[in-house]
Amino acid sequence: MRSTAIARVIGRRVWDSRARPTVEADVVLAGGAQGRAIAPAGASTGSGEAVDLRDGGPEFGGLDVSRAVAGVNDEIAEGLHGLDATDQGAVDAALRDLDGTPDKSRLGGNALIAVSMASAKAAAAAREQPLWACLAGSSGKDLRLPLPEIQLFGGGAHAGHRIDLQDIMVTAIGARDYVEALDWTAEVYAAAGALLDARGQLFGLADEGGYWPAFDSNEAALGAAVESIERAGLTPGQDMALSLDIAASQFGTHGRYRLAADGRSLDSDGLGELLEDWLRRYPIVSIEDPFAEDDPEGFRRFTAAVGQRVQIVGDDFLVTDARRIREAAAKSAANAVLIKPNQAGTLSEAREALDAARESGFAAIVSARSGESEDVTVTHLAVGWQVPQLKVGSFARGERTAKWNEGIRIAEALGGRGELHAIEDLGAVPIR
Ligand SMILES: O=C(O)[C@@H](CO)OP(=O)(O)O
Ligand SMILES: [Mg+2]
Repeated sequence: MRSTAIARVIGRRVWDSRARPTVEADVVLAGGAQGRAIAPAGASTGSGEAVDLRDGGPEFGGLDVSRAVAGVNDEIAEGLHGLDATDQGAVDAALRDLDGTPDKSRLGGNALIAVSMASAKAAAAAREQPLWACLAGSSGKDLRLPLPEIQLFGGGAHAGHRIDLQDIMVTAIGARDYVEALDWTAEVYAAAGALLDARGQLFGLADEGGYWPAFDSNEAALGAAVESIERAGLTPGQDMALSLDIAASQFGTHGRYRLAADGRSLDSDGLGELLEDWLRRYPIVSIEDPFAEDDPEGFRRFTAAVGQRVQIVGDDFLVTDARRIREAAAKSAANAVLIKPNQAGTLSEAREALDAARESGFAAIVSARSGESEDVTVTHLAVGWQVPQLKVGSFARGERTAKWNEGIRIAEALGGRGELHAIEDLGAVPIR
């Protein structure tokens, strides 16, 4: 193998799927191999996430990333020069040290994650392997593909808060393989569009490409999702189930929750009762952030009540942080975690969070962000790290389909249609 020492790091400003500036990084090794990655960005962010560096000036609503890009080209390029890209731990430790803040706000989580991922890709390129194979090491041909979670309807911060729930997703729990899971999803997505059109409720597309419906209540969205599954000729709860991201931090704090679409306010217990009622009436297998990030007690009570039969996922609550995951596990507050690399700020820390989840018996889902690009690293992480579930927003925009389609190519390289993980590998929860 030619030299894997980092020779150059190049940062540039590119654009994300919300027409906002973001950071792209190239890492070039002395032997000639190169890797490139683009930082994603959230809209409903947890307060414990790595912080993106944004310029705050008059351009692009204060969201310009010129300073973050300059940091990549100067400090980071200089600091990483000569480090071995195949030692991801050392590269990420150097990035953390260069930044020097606990929340990565000085050089920016956006700069760090772009460089961290680009370095991993350069190391894979030097080995003449795709990233998923490089990350998986010797696991070779037995690798499985993740079960897709796909957004049908968008709400909350991604759709002008038309409804309070952020992601109403479907997941093909009965599919035989990854390719079939996508086939079914396409049918359900099309059926949902036809249904909303027929009802005159079609309003546009939300940030992640799910329909932005003119529903007059949160439950109307759940009902329409079930109907879409049926219209596609599939059996709700058997072939295709619902998965929700409540993103409750967006409409609640200090144990008070305001469901604007339903015109009601609830305390933490009341919200728990509402969700339990939905669990009885709709085929829901997974609920993300059912309570706000400042309501661990809500998570704990809900997990005690229904954690045996539904996946309870911490996103804003756990922010891809190993320490928070261990704390939540010790209190039995949630039983699953979303793994978003840019919440952690480096790939190594995202991996540590995944390891903490596995040690705690938590299930895990690799996830993209609402602001995305053509970068398909998350698909490689889900396969390379053998995480059984992947959440990438909808099925209807290029930055999303790029990631789903990459899974088809990986399945093909593995010699088939993408075998899904077994039920027991999904972790705490019997979701298939
Ligand atoms: O909350 C989430 O899980 C993500 C993806 O839907 O949204 P955002 O990237 O805005 O945090
Ligand atoms: Mg979320």
